[in-house]
Amino acid sequence: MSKEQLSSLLKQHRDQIDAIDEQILKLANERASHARHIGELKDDGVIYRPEREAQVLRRLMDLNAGPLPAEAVTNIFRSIMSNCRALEKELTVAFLGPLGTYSEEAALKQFGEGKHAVVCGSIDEVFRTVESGQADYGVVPVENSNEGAVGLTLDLLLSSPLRICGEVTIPIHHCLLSKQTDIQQISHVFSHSQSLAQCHEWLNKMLPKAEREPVTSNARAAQMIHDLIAADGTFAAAIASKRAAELFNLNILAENIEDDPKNTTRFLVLSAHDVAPSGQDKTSFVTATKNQPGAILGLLEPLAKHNVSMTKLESRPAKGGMWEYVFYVDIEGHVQDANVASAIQEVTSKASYLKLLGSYPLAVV
Ligand SMILES: O=C(O)C(=O)C[C@]1(C(=O)O)C=C[C@@H](O)C=C1
Repeated sequence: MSKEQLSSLLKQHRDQIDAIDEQILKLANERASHARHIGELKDDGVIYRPEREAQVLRRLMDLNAGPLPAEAVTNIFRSIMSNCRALEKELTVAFLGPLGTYSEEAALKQFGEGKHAVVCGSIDEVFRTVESGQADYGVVPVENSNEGAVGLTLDLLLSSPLRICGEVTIPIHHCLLSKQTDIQQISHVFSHSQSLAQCHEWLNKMLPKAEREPVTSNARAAQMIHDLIAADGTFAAAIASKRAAELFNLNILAENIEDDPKNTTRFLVLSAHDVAPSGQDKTSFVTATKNQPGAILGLLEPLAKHNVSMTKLESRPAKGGMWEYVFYVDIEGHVQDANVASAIQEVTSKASYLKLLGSYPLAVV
């Protein structure tokens, strides 16, 4: 093909893109006006409807004929919805900081850019900020596929009046970040101890002589090496996210350095409200029974009887009693589904304690 033919074809495609962008812009604004009208109709003041957002995303993933992959479709429409929602009301969302943590990434995935962020210093603070009404929603980590449950979050769920109104899963992809450009020069690697453990084999192979320095969070490690290098030129690197590289202006020396490529963290979204059914939901509750052999099996027997699938069972020592346990249970379905309601009613009648933590839409890609 000649140069002229190439540039004429390029122009034709770009003209098409310009025309399509005009339509997208017009339609996005039309969509936004409908959202604004819906906002005026919400007399309870609860603007964020996670069940509706999950339905919108699932429907579009079903309709998608490509070439865009499902994840691109959900990214685009999450952003559109987040901006439409912000016209109804700007939500305030609390999460564990500093900026650049995977918690921030989870908050971004669930709420998009159209929100006001409250960056908290601890998981307790996230709960307190939402409980006191200083934030509308909170995002907290609850389990990692390699490290297991986040005990502190489970303990706080037990005593908090907040409800779980959503879940977000984030694939954890670690990067090696530095002000340096030559990986061979790195003498110290800073990160959260869990992240150092998750990249243990990669570090043994690629940086066997580098000192591993645990700090309070990955984002803190990125921030530290940014400041440290500025001060004394140490050959330091941090293990953190791509977002941390952007925030702290660091070079990405290596990507996807985690030993397990399926490493995933699950986060919960907390609020003061219950969520309506979306059609594909999960219900979480915490329960306790007398400390007798087989007691937990008997307690959960109504789930099978009512055809309710259990997706998770996690035990935690109860505070105060030696060797007494509470059980965190996730089941499929919404508490408004007849079989789920009957099963929970029967479990409650057998249990010494049961607290519903919330029904919420299953995580969307
Ligand atoms: O359907 C609604 O309730 C809306 O407000 C619209 C919309 C959207 O943009 O689609 C925005 C915010 C809600 O969380 C859910 C959906």
